[in-house]
Amino acid sequence: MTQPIYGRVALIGLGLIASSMYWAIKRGGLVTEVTGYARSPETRETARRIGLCDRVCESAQEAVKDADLVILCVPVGAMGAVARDIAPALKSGATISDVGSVKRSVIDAVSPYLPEDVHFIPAHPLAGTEHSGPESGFAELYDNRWCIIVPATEDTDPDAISQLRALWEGIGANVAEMDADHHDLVLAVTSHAPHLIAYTMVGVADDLRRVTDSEVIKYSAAGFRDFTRIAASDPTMWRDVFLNNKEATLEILGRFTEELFALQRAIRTGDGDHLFDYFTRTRAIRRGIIEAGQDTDAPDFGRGAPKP
Ligand SMILES: NC(=O)c1ccc[n+]([C@@H]2O[C@H](COP(=O)([O-])OP(=O)(O)OC[C@H]3O[C@@H](n4cnc5c(N)ncnc54)[C@H](O)[C@@H]3O)[C@@H](O)[C@H]2O)c1
Ligand SMILES: O=C(O)C(=O)C[C@]1(C(=O)O)C=C[C@@H](O)C=C1
Repeated sequence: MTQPIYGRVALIGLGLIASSMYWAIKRGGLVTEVTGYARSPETRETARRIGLCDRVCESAQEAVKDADLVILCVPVGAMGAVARDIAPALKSGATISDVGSVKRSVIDAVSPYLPEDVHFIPAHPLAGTEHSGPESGFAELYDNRWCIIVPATEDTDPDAISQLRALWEGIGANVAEMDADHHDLVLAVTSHAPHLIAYTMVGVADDLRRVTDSEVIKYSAAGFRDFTRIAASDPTMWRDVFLNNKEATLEILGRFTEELFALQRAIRTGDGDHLFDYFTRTRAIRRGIIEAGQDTDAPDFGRGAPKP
């Protein structure tokens, strides 16, 4: 058996992301012992029942005691309060990380509470589903997905970064490093604004439900169904994402609105060339993603019928 990457790892918050990490850590035999803590007694009870974590603790401080790595897996808006709670119990030399969808505000909220003798190395796995809670996780969630590591300071210990990188690679992810502000802008484009658009589209359909006698639901086409999946994501998590990535999200939504007005105008004035050129450009982006092998879920369209 290969050497474990960490001795003890503590997961604080036992939802989709933490539980998927735990199952992947067990699959790879990456850690000697994983402790866990969740705020609600029901979640701790469920975790014990399904064997999530080697030991489920009654307090966050008990879970992080002697841990070599602590990962905060709570909504972005709760990170600071959790850091304040666990700070006095952290082991000297430990690494503190998180999985939050926003990075700058987490760094600002957590850093002030951490003692000087720990390494703070935030991270963000770019994988998820619309489900949440301790029973929603599965070991394969991170396979072949990106995990972005965002060291809190430029002088973060390179050995501590390599160790965290090795854990995420063992979990199945491809790892990249990024600066926090750049991360937040990129994610505003690729994840945060698209979620807000999906929430809005499903809200509009719901407003129209009475007018269309529920037909939007009955005849929902694939595009709208994808929107409803995304719009079913956890309200607490997404409220916190938008409140904590305000500037970047507003910047992207501003650009989105400008483009939407241009397309609206093209429809009104019958400017088919504008629409055609625009859709040609966006189609090329989708094809580029598939050619780069970055959409593992994409069906093998356009390559002829399956061979008998
Ligand atoms: N779901 C996704 O698609 C996804 C993907 C990548 C990263 N993330 C990030 O991962 C983190 C966890 O998301 P998740 O999907 O696992 O959520 P989840 O709702 O499944 O689990 C969150 C856990 O945090 C606990 N919690 C909530 N508020 C708390 C508080 N104030 N103090 C202590 N514990 C609290 C909950 O009880 C639960 O155990 C979030 O920061 C989210 O932004 C989510
Ligand atoms: O597949 C989904 O359900 C997701 O929305 C996952 C998703 C995303 O791709 O936008 C959502 C939030 C994250 O922080 C990372 C991943």
